[in-house]
Amino acid sequence: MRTKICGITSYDDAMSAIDSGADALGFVFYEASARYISPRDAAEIIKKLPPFIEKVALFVNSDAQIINSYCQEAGATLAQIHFEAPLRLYEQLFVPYIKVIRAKEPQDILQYANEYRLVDAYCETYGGSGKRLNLDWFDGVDCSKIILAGGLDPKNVSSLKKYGFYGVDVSSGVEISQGKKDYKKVKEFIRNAK
Ligand SMILES: O=C(O)c1ccccc1N[C@@H]1O[C@H](COP(=O)(O)O)[C@@H](O)[C@H]1O
Repeated sequence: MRTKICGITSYDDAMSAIDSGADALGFVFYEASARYISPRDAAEIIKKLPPFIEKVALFVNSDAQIINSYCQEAGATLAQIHFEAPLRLYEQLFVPYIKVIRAKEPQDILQYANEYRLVDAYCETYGGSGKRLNLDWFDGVDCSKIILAGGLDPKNVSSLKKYGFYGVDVSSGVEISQGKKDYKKVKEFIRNAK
């Protein structure tokens, strides 16, 4: 499974994730989050990173103009869209993007079934909540285009292998404190996911 480490706020956290084998890093452009980073600060980190790493910009309730301009300023390679955006918003994006399904019920995970999509557990507030999805919902589902998120950690990620997810995304499960990564946990998470 590919791995994304989300909520990167420093170059050291970014490099430790990459050195541990992360495929993607997430930068949270949502001001209400404790993991918020400005596009300018993200750009300072991103410009020093090695090639072949996906740089993901995370948005909540932003319009297309903001998404386009923040991604350009930061040098992000993919936008992760965390709200129920109207379809016309996606048509206005100049950057590659991934939709996020905040699943409340089993049938929710089948939305956009032909697209690569990130599936997270529904939560009243947005983001990095550590809330888990019921894995029974994925029995018999083609998970090859799903990136699973929500309450993952170095211990429980090993149990996901049988589902064949395209990837996994983690934030709070590999932190020392909000916005600061625990390098040992990041390494263990990636090792157990691969
Ligand atoms: O990380 C955040 O602060 C955040 C804020 C707003 C929307 C999403 C956010 N994070 C994403 O939430 C999921 C699950 O995170 P966790 O592992 O349960 O803490 C993941 O996709 C993060 O990228």
